[in-house]
Amino acid sequence: MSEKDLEKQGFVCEEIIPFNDKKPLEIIERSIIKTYRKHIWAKFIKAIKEYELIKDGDKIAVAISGGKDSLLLAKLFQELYKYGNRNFELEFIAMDPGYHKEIRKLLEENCDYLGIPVKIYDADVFQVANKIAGDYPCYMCARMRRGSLYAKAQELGCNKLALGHHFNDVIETTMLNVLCAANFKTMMPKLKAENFENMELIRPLYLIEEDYIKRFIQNSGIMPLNCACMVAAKKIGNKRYEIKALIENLKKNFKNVDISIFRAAGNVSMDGILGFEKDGEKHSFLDFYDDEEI
Ligand SMILES: Nc1ncnc2c1ncn2[C@@H]1O[C@H](COP(=O)(O)OP(=O)(O)OP(=O)(O)O)[C@@H](O)[C@H]1O
Repeated sequence: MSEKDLEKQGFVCEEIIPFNDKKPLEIIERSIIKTYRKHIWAKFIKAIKEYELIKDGDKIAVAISGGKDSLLLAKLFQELYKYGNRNFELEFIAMDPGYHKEIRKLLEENCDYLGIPVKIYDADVFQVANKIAGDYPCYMCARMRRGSLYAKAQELGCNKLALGHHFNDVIETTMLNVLCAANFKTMMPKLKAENFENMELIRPLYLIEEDYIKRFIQNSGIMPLNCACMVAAKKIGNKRYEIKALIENLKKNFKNVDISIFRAAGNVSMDGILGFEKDGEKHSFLDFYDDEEI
C-alpha cells in the first residue's frame, strides 16, 4: 500500500480532534472510572493484577510523550494512587527529543491542565537518529528513546518504567513479526531492562483497545500531541500502519480476529513448533525428538 493510500485511510499521523471544549478536570477524572469503567479502568486493573505489574515499594516512572496513550496512562496511575492502597510511588517524565516549540508548549499545557506533575528534560534523539539511521530512523529513535527514559527513571530512583503501549500495539507487533520478520514474538506486558540493573519496563495499557483511548481523549476535549515526529514524517511510510489496516480489513471477515491474534501468544503449543529461541540460543524440535517416548 502506498503512502498516499495509507494517508487516505487516515493511517499516517492520524490527527485526534477533540469532540468538544476541554471538560473540567474532575469530570475528566470521573469519566475514567465511570463512563470508561469497563473498557479502560477495569482493563488497566486487570493487566496490573494478571501480569503482576506493581509490587509493594515500587517507584514507577510514567513515561509521557504527550500523545493520547501516555496522557491516559498518567491519569490512570493517578486515579489508582487516589483510590488504591498506595503501595507504590510515582514520577512522571517526558523527554523532549527536539520537539517544535509549539509542540513542547502543548505538552506542557496539557500536563498542567490535567494536573500531571511532569518532569520534562531535553535529549537530542531526533537529530542523532536522523543522522545515523538514514532512511529508517524509527528503529534507532525508539532504541535511543528507551535508553534515555531508563536512565532518567533510574536517576530519579525508580525501579520501573511504564509505557503507554496498548492492545492494538500488541497485536500489530505480533503480526509484524510473523509477516515481516518470520518469527513469532509478541510485545510483552513487562520485561527486565537489558542494560539497566534492577529496572523493569511495564505496559499497563496492555489490555485496553485503542478505540476507547481515542474516545476518552476526544470526549475530554484535550488535544494530544498527534504527530510530533520531526524526522520520519518526511521519509518512508511505516510498516506498522499497513499492518493496522490489514487487521482492520481482516476483522470484516473473521470474527474476533484481534482477540485471536492476542491470545495466540498465550496458547503456543510446544508440540507444534519446528524451533524456538531461548536466552539467545536456537533449538530445533529434533533436539528433543529422539528422547521422547512413543
Ligand atoms: N518523548 C517521550 N517522552 C516520554 N515518554 C515517551 C516519549 N516518547 C514515547 N514515550 C513513551 O513510549 C510509549 C510508546 O511510544 P510511541 O511513540 O510508540 O507512542 P504512541 O503509540 O504514539 O503513544 P502516545 O499516544 O503515548 O504517544 C509512549 O506511550 C510513552 O509512554
